[in-house]
Amino acid sequence: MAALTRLSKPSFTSLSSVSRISRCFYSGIAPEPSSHGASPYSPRLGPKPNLSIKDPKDRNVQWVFLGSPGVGKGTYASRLSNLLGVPHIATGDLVREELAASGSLSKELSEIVNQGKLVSDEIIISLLSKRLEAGGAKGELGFILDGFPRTIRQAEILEGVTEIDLVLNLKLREDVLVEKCLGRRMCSQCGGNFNVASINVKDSNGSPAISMAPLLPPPHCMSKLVTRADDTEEVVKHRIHVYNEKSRPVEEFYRSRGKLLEFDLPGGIPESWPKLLEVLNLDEYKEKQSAAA
Ligand SMILES: Nc1ncnc2c1ncn2[C@@H]1O[C@H](COP(=O)(O)OP(=O)(O)O)[C@@H](O)[C@H]1O
Repeated sequence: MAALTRLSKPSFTSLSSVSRISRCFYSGIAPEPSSHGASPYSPRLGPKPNLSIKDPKDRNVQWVFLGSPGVGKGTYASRLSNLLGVPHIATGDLVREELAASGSLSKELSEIVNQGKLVSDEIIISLLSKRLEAGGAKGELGFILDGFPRTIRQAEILEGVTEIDLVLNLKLREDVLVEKCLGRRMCSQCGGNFNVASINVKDSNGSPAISMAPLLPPPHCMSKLVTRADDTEEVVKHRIHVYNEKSRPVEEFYRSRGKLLEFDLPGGIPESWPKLLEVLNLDEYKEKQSAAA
């Protein structure tokens, strides 16, 4: 109940959606430790998190992915979500679903998103609350949040309603981020995400050289590829600027709480994924899971 009590602080009571998010977190997404005994899986971070994931029923990770546009949050959050059996919830996807639904919010949202600006905290919290409520109703436990929190206020609200175990901060040099965003493609039929950029940059100004092979779609998706409307060079650069201004402080928010794990991507998926599993102490877990499959 401690977290619910914290909700009565004046700074949180102004947001009516906070009570929705808290109901949702406490009605299934994040069971209160008191009702389940000690939390079965609640990693506390030292230099390297000591994860002890053994069995899907003992898992309830509540993780956050931070990182600039184009860094690969979606790719790695989705892979970890499959591996750990927890939902991957990307607020950017929730915004795009709302846009596609052409409801009352969609005109306002499309103007904001297509200019590379942030949607208001109230709208994002309302979309996230709805998503979490729907997941709670289906019995979902835990989550990997991607693209939330993106402002200090969002981080404070989240902290007021639930415990975050780990915040993974993905990092990549800025010139590569732009190239990667411009190379992003989605199959309009199957929804698969691909990247046609072939990245090969030399070391410069202290940034290491980096190579990333394209992630090409299968032949049947080739003619159905679409590009996100906000992935133009001008808008991508603006989104990176907005990230540096509004979201960079969120890194410090979690660093000061000892929850931030920094991860410099060493290359594309073949190089980065095994390394990521290693720093998360999940490499053995993956091997056991593949052996059991
Ligand atoms: N937590 C958030 N707060 C405010 N706006 C958000 C948030 N998450 C997503 N958005 C909006 O949705 C857009 C797309 O988000 P996302 O897919 O996460 O893009 P990116 O590639 O920039 O990380 C953002 O540019 C922003 O307008």
